[in-house]
Amino acid sequence: MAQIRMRSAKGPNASEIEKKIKRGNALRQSSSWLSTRVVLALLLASAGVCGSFMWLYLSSLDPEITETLARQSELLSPEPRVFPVPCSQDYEQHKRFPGCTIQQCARAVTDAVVTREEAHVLRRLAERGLSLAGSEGGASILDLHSGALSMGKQFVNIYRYFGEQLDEVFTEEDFRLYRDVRRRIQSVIARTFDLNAEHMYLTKPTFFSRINSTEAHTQHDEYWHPHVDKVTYGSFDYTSLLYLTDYGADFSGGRFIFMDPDGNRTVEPRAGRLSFFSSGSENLHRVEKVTWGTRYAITVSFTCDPAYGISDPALPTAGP
Ligand SMILES: O=C(O)CCC(=O)C(=O)O
Ligand SMILES: [Fe+2]
Repeated sequence: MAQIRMRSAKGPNASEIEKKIKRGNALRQSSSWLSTRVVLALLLASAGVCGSFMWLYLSSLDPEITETLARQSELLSPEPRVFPVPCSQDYEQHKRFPGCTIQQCARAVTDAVVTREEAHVLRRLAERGLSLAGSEGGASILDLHSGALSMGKQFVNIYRYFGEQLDEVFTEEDFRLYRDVRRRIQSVIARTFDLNAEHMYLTKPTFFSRINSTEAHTQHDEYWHPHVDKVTYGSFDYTSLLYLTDYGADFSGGRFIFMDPDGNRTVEPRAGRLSFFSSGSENLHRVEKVTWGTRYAITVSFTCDPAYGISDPALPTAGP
């Protein structure tokens, strides 16, 4: 009887205990589920963080990633923004010209030398000149000094080829503006690099360029190759680039890229913006391919060697 009571007393207890055990198991199961989910979530989150760091690291190795020295939207005025760079060793082999040879190599950008209105007038001049012919590929040039104009796959001399027609294309006023702009560029380069402007000479080639996204047909159209101006053009000691159109508004791509050993540094063209730099191999550069629109610029350069100096371009005077 006592045994029966005991058993019957044990009966409900046991089932309660069983229930408790089951509940406990269920709780444990669900909490282990929960902790598995938490662990999984943590794993995923840490994988995400690691992935982002990896991406950042890999992208820092990407040679196309650039630092922007001057954005199109900025107005660099009144003083040029100057970036000193160590001069390359090439200079040790070059003849030195007091008052002109560079002491501290650098690159600089300013929007205070040429107004946007003047840039617009020069752009119209370039458009008219280049509309006489133009290369078939992505890049065309017009050199007002020598008269060289891209035509198809070659160059013609506009002064000889178009003769009297030129009176309808260029005016004396255009040439005056070009000369005045050249003089201002020379003076800002001299001030920035602490040179004597009178010991600097305009040198050739000095040219307008028009670049669009048309495929290149000749080597002349392949403007995007990295180069050193002193090597490409020989006489250059100081290169200046005057931009006549706006990156992002008139064209895309077409940024100017300094290719430094530790990465690329970019200048975004802006109408009226002047970029200038020492022409040695410390300033290896290229132009990014233009993806849409048309980019206009002028390359105006200076030499320290009077033997390579040229006079300003001028409209040929009509013969007697
Ligand atoms: O148009 C530019 O931005 C650069 C042109 C250039 O590199 C050159 O004329 O040597
Ligand atoms: Fe160049």
